[in-house]
Amino acid sequence: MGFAVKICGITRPAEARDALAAGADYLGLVLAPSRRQVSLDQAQALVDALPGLERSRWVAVLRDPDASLVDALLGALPGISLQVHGRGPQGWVDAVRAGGGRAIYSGPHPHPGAEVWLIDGKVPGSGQAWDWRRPERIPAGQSLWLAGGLRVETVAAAVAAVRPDGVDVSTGVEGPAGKDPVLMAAFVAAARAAAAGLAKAARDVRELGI
Ligand SMILES: O=C(O)c1ccccc1NCC(=O)[C@H](O)[C@H](O)COP(=O)(O)O
Repeated sequence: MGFAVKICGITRPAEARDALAAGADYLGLVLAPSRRQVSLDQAQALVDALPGLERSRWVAVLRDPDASLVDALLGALPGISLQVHGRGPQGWVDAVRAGGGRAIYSGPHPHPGAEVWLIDGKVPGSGQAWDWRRPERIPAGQSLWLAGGLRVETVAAAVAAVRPDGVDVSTGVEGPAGKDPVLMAAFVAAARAAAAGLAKAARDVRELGI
């Protein structure tokens, strides 16, 4: 896949449909404690409301989950992707990948075997920007996604600074009534334009042999 955009904190089917119409690749369901928290039953109802959507494009967001939660989720929603903050139970990466989902890990260091390393601010989902920087070492085969206080106005600069393979946003695309369709569309367009600009610049440099 090319540059990935995840919109996190989906709580209603209309938000999910608007996020997809805006061009998002992944939709996050926060099962961790949060003002956007959904229960496993609510997550299942949201997934069921969009039957045509490939299951791995849904991302269940967990913090320090135990094995019983991971088992329950993968049992109820086989093929879903998991995003783990903190510590996951032993074998969670293999369990997700065996079902066809993506294993996304968020922490200060990458997680062995995960497909995506998500670098985020200190308080996930808070909308607080941080000093966006590219890590010195990214494990071979892992994609780097960036999150933390991204907004329509700042995502291009953040992408230029970090050169990630994807971005993840929640607060920056919310209005008073939840996820805002106009903000989501503008965010996805700005993120993709920034990523395409970087890719073109890299191609130009290669062609010029610099
Ligand atoms: O979104 C939450 O409320 C949340 C709570 C607990 C753990 C993770 C959470 N979100 C993870 C995400 O993927 C968010 O999109 C990411 O932290 C960016 O959030 P924001 O800074 O609000 O754009």
